[in-house]
Amino acid sequence: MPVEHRVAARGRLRARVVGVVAGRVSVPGMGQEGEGGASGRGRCVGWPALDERRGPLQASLGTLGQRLQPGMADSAQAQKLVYLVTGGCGFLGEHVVRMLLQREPRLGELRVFDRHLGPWLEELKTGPVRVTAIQGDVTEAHEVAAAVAGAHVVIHTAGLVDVFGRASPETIHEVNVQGTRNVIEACVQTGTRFLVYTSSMEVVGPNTKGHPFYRGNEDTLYEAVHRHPYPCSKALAERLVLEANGREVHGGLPLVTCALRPTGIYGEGHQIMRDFYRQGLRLGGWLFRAIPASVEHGRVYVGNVAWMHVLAARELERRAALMGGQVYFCYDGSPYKSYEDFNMEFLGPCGLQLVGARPLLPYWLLVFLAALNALLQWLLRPLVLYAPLLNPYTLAVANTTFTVSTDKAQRHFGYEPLFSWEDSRTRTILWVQAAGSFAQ
Ligand SMILES: NC(=O)c1ccc[n+]([C@@H]2O[C@H](COP(=O)([O-])OP(=O)(O)OC[C@H]3O[C@@H](n4cnc5c(N)ncnc54)[C@H](O)[C@@H]3O)[C@@H](O)[C@H]2O)c1
Ligand SMILES: CC(C)CCC[C@@H](C)[C@H]1CC[C@H]2[C@@H]3[C@H](O)C=C4C[C@@H](O)CC[C@]4(C)[C@H]3CC[C@]12C
Repeated sequence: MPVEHRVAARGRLRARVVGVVAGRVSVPGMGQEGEGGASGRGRCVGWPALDERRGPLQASLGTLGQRLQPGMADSAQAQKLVYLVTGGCGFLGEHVVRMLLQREPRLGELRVFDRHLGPWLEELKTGPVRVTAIQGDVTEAHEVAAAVAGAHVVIHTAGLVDVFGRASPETIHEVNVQGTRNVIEACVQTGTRFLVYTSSMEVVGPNTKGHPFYRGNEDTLYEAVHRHPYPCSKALAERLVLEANGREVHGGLPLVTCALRPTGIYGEGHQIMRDFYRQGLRLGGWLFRAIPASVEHGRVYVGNVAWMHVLAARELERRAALMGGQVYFCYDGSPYKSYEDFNMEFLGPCGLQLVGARPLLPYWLLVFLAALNALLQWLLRPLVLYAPLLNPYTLAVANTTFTVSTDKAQRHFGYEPLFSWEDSRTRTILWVQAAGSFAQ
């Protein structure tokens, strides 16, 4: 039951303000310092240039790693801020929302904007922070502008994450690129000065040539060539965000933007992990190795990604000159492993086994099956949506080493992972077990 219905944003409001609920605030953490960096821009093959197109976490975040740091009492007294999280009901978005409520002392109001609002928002009604749920679409400029109006900080995490061919390339572009453009223009029009964008490692790679990116950082040279609509859209959107840094917003002050690039995110709410678990259960507890164990795939815990967003958003004002227009890979202490071996860190304790020290099928056969899946998807599209996990793109991503090793976010805004690998692993295992039992 939505709590208190009211219109929260000014202007031509068509986004539905579904309810206002209040959440809990607890304590923060922080660090410091500076320098410049590169942004790693890619080329999208087969996509128009930018200018041509206009167009179940509960209290789990609460106790671990909380540190009271110098200056916190002061900042808690300071001006209360309005934050907007787009995509706030998604896998990452929910963690960002909960993290803000728990660890951002200057939070006065939290607006959660999403196409599909989660019922869990209701639980947030008991604390002192007003939480405003706004049902809206980032592709609708007026809905975005209405939600942004009066916000101090926007964390733009809404996106269409589709590497399986469920959505059309046009839709992916519309949501990820035009949606981001709408967010930027809304900031400019309404005078919102701070924008944190959730980008992706895929803005850099893996590229279509299968070149390894081994322990790379934000300055590592890499041939970023994108063909798939999803990485293309993320690269274009990231460019828009970085280029918008310094634009004058309503009121005359400059917009300050930065982009965070998570690798593959895992943790509570990760649907692909849940799918692998269910598939393993269906196969009697077995999963079969498809990718060589030597291919490393970068992964990062969702709680740490959320924490990095909160810190970046908090520090953008004070460190505008340093952080504005910058990109940061999202990293933590998760081990470097192959995609499948990493998943087994969670699925193993849930009773699954990965069969084979080496891939059971030759690589050429996987390539063939992936191509067959792509063909079937195309043939069946008029009749039914066929979107299996294996396709030429997901095979290429899973089969290409892509790992990051960097401390840029630590140097620029004091980021340290909030959750250790052990915590991240335990939390994820508990979630997979719970998600698995719901599936029975
Ligand atoms: N999952 C990953 O491994 C990963 C890795 C790197 C980057 N990212 C990025 O992180 C962000 C969040 O990804 P996620 O994994 O949480 O995905 P998700 O699908 O769980 O969340 C995305 C959210 O955006 C919302 N959304 C989609 N289209 C919208 C629209 N038109 N208007 C308003 N809201 C809309 C969805 O309803 C959803 O709640 C995305 O921008 C994605 O590109 C994800
Ligand atoms: C070959 C099969 C046996 C295994 C297929 C696994 C495949 C579905 C996985 C492998 C790597 C995964 C991607 C990777 O973790 C990073 C990202 C970036 C993010 O922005 C969106 C999700 C995505 C593309 C993951 C999707 C699922 C992938 C391809």
